[in-house]
This record gives sequence, structure tokens and C-alpha cells, in this order.
Amino acid sequence: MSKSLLNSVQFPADLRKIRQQDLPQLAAELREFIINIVATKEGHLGASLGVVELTIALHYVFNTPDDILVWDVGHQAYGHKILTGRRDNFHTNRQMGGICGFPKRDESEYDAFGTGHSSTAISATLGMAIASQLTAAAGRQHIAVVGDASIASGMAFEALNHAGVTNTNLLVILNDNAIGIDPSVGSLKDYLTRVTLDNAPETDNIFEALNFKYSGPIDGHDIDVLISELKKLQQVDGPKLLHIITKKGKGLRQAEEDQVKYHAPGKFDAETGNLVKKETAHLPPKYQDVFGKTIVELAAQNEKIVGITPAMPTGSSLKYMMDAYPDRAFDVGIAEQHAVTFAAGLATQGMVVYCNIYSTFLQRAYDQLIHDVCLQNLPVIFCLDRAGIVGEDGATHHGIFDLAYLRCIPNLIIAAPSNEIELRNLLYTVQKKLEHPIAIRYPRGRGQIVDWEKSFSEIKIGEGRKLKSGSEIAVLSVGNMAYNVTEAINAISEKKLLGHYDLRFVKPLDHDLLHQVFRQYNKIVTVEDGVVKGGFGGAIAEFASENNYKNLIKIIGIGDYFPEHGSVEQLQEQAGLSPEKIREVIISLL
Ligand SMILES: Cc1ncc(C[n+]2csc(CCOP(=O)(O)OP(=O)(O)O)c2C)c(N)n1
Ligand SMILES: CC(=O)[C@@H](O)[C@H](O)COP(=O)(O)O
Ligand SMILES: [Mg+2]
Repeated sequence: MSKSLLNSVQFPADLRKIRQQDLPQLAAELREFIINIVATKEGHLGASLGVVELTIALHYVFNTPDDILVWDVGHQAYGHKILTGRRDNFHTNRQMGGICGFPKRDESEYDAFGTGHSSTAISATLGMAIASQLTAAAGRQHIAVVGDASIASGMAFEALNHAGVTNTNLLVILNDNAIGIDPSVGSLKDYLTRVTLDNAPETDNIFEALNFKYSGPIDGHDIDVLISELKKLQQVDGPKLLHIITKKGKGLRQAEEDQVKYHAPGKFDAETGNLVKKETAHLPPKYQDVFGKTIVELAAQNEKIVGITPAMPTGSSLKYMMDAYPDRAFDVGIAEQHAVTFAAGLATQGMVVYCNIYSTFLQRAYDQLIHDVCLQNLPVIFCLDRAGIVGEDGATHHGIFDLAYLRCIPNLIIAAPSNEIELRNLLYTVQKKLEHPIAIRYPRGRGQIVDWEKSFSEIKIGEGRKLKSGSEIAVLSVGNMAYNVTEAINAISEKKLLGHYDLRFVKPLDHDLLHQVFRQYNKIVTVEDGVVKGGFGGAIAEFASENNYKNLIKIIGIGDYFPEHGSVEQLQEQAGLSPEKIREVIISLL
């Protein structure tokens, strides 16, 4: 048996000692290593398998970390992590206290830029390249690896546009596998397909038009070809783009065949590649499916309904509508800013627009939300998926800022349904008649109600509801935090002293209900799965101050820090949002 090459590599300096002809063996070992660990620990699989050869070639040719390597999104950087000092703790990937699933500057000097959200790599790398010029770090190379879906985002184009008029040592590697999480979309994707088929010379080159020296397309799984091309480009001054063709999921048959599922497949059998089957028939639905299936039902009755997703049709379940009504459901690619203003345009014409965006990714379209939607009071329906703590994706992906960043925008209604039926009824309500934009936030994953497909009933905008009466302490919650609160209250023996109210709307607040609550209870506890500063509890404190109430108010939510990765339960415990932690706070007030 030949000796393991991977075991001889702690850092790229070790890799550079390996003979070039042995690198395919290293690639095979690295793939196997990734598959074995992701099979049980879960995480992003397909993207990392697709760049195994590229990762090896980059660290082989360039002098990382002095030469700078930036991975866009970073979900494809598992091989990079393993070859840069993190092989032995790769099994802790994405777990609490373990390494992060994305590059992270304070984790390694090889992680030149923290990522998670897409399309930032070219801007960041250009910044580093300009800094090198200004500090006379001559000869240093700056490499950004960007996927075909991510390069179609506005931010990536802005960076290419800028880089093209510099003479920086910038190398953009376009990793073209013709897919994002779901199949890539748009005319740039068509263009890249044409370039690939023509083998480049027949087609006017869009990157050359932007002053990049273009090379490729080349086979991104051929290490020798990659090494020789990278060495050539090392000698070329100015901005350059290397177009490589790869296969997402390369090396695991099922991952190659079902690239969408194997983007992040959950647990699977490392030997066979088959997914570990989960019995889900009797489980409550995912909030995403409540959204996806309900919108199809509503679209059948209301032909003005359209749906939008920026590149997350499967994750958001908008795919149900894309299948049922392909002309009325749009995957616009990784383009949150465009998605929001496109929604605004549709709304000006009387369309009923459900724009589904992960809470964390809406951060990118904040100006569009304010300037294009709310300022003009256009009744766009934003469905903010993955609100709250999302778990293993970690700090870059938690949807914990939305309440704070939305609450300050005039005209915008903010709702947080506490369960699947509430979500369904809200989705129904808002397509009937809506006079303002609305954001409806709900969490990742399953709720608690199996039997959710009830007939629709309307929810009055701005109306909260009492879940339980009490006399001493009122707990006010938003969204599915209601479940944690209920559990907390049920674990307290003096529960008859405790009232519980589901406010449903963070804006407008239900003033009538709040006046009752502030008169009936001495002490108020608020619970939200978002940052405390500027959030729901802040809104309640403002209400109290505006109305001269002197009740004691205790705000439970996420403090002034970025929660990292871990399970949702662990991170809620850490933030003080678990039933047990909520119980402790209530007891301390009794
Ligand atoms: C701003 C933003 N929007 C959406 C996402 C979700 N997302 C993560 S990876 C991905 C697809 C990336 O595709 P591509 O760049 O082609 O890389 P590949 O997965 O094919 O390697 C998407 C949409 C994100 N990370 N950031
Ligand atoms: C890398 C990335 O941004 C996505 O793959 C993200 O991890 C998807 O999250 P969900 O699994 O919650 O859809
Ligand atoms: Mg891709």
C-alpha cells in the first residue's frame, strides 16, 4: 500500500515538497478525507469536491499565505482548510467550539478574508492588491476564486469594472460548474456556456472587454494543466481571469448526479454515497414548505401573485411555485439588490409580489428596501426566511439583525408568525389587500404543527394575541420563541402568576393589548431571537416610555456579539433564549 500523502501535509510548505506526478494521488486522498468527514458531520460537500485539484494547484504554485488567496462564499474551502493546518480538527467543522465552515481571518493566516455571503472576493482581493502596490509589496500575487453563480452578482461586476482599470497583480479564477445551489440562471450563464462550447476564440470575450487578460476555459480537474496555466499567469502583470471548468460533487457519483441535493446533503453513507434516510412523514412541516405550498394555493386563486427568489429556489421552497407557475416565479440569481427593486417595479403595476429572501441576505439590499420599496410605500411582501439563529452556518448566516434593521424604516409592517398556521394565514391575509410593504420573518426548519393545512383565516394587521393569562409577570414573545416561552412557563410551579402574549407584529405594535398588559402586570419580560439593540424588546421599552409606564421590563434576546456556529439549541442556550434560560429569568423576577 502506498503511503498516505495527505498525512504528510500539515501546511502548503509540505505540499510543495511532493512531486508533481504524485499530486493526483493527493487529490484522491483529499477527496476521500472530505467525503468521510462530511458524511457524518454534515456540511457543504459538492463545492469542495469540485475544487480539490484547484486547491492543490493553487497552494502548490503560489506562495500562500504571502501570496493572497480569497475564496468567494467560502463553502468550497474545505480542501483549503485541510491543507492549511486544520486537517486534524476538520472533524469539528461547523460544530460549537470547532472550526468554522467558512474561511475566517482569526482562524488561520491562510484565510485571507472572512466570507459566507457571496460575490465579495474580487473586491476584497483588489483591495489587498492595491494595498500591496501602495506598500511596495511587489511581486505578491492576489487570487480570488469565484463561482459562476457568484460572479453574476452586481458586486462582483462592480469589482471587475474597477479592477480592469488598475494594473494590479490580480488573478480572478472563475470556477465554472454551471450551477449555484440550484442551476445557474441568466444571460451571463448562457454566455459562459457559449464560451465553453466554442472553446473561447469564436466569442467576443466579456472579460477582455473589461481589460482582463482572459485564459481558458481549461479542465479544472487536470492538475498538470492547472499548474502549467497558473505558472504562466504568475508571470503576467495586470488583472487576469482564468476560466476553469469543473464538476460540482466531483468524485462521488451521487453528488455529481444530484448536485442540488449534495450541495449540503446532511448525513450520508461515505461508502455508498447514499443519503441517510430520515423518517419525516409524521413530522411537522418545514416553514419553508408552508411558504412554498401555500403560495401555490394562493397563486391559483389570485393571478396577480408572483414570487421571487435570489438564487434560493430549493432552500426557500419557491421551487413549488416555479414548477406550478413558471411564468410567475423568478429565480433572479444571487442578486438580492435586484430582487428587491424588481419586486418594487412589479408592485407599481399592481402585482402581488412575494419576495422571498433569507434574512441574512436581505442585509445586502438595505438601500433598495428603504429607497425603492418603503419610501414609495409599495406593498411588496417580503418573506424573510432563516430568521433567528440558523445553527451550523454560523455568524455569517444568522438572521438576527432583521428586527433591528427593519424597525426603523417608515411604512414597513413587520410580522413574526409563531407557528405554521399563523404563517399560512398571514400569507393569505396579505394578498387580499395590503397598503404597505410587509416583512414576514420565520425560522429555518420545522415548526411544531403537523396538521397545518387548514382553511384560511384572516389575521388583523397589528393585532397580537393572548396565549395565557396571569397576574404578576407578562412574557411577550415574537415568532416561534413562543414555544420556548411556553416550555419555560410550564416548568415553573407558580405558572398561574405568569401571562404570555404573542405580539405577532413588531410594527405596528398592538397598543390596545399592550395597554392592558402594562396595567395588569407589574413586570414585563420580552423574548426575541434577534439582537437586543434596536429589536422587539426595545420597541416595548419605547412604548412604555412614551406612555409613562414604570413597569419593570426585562429584555431577553441576543446581546452585543456575533453568535458563532453550533446547533440552534446550543446557540439559543448561549444567548439565553433556551426554555431553561428563559425560565431562570422569570424565576429571578418572581
Ligand atoms: C449574498 C448571498 N446570497 C446567497 C447566498 C447563498 N449561496 C451560497 S453558495 C450559493 C451558490 C454559489 O454558486 P457558485 O458561485 O457557482 O459556487 P459553487 O457552489 O457552484 O461552487 C448561494 C446562492 C450567499 N452565500 N450569499
Ligand atoms: C453557503 C451558503 O450560503 C448556503 O449554502 C447556505 O449554507 C444555505 O443555507 P440553508 O442550508 O439554510 O439553505
Ligand atoms: Mg457554480
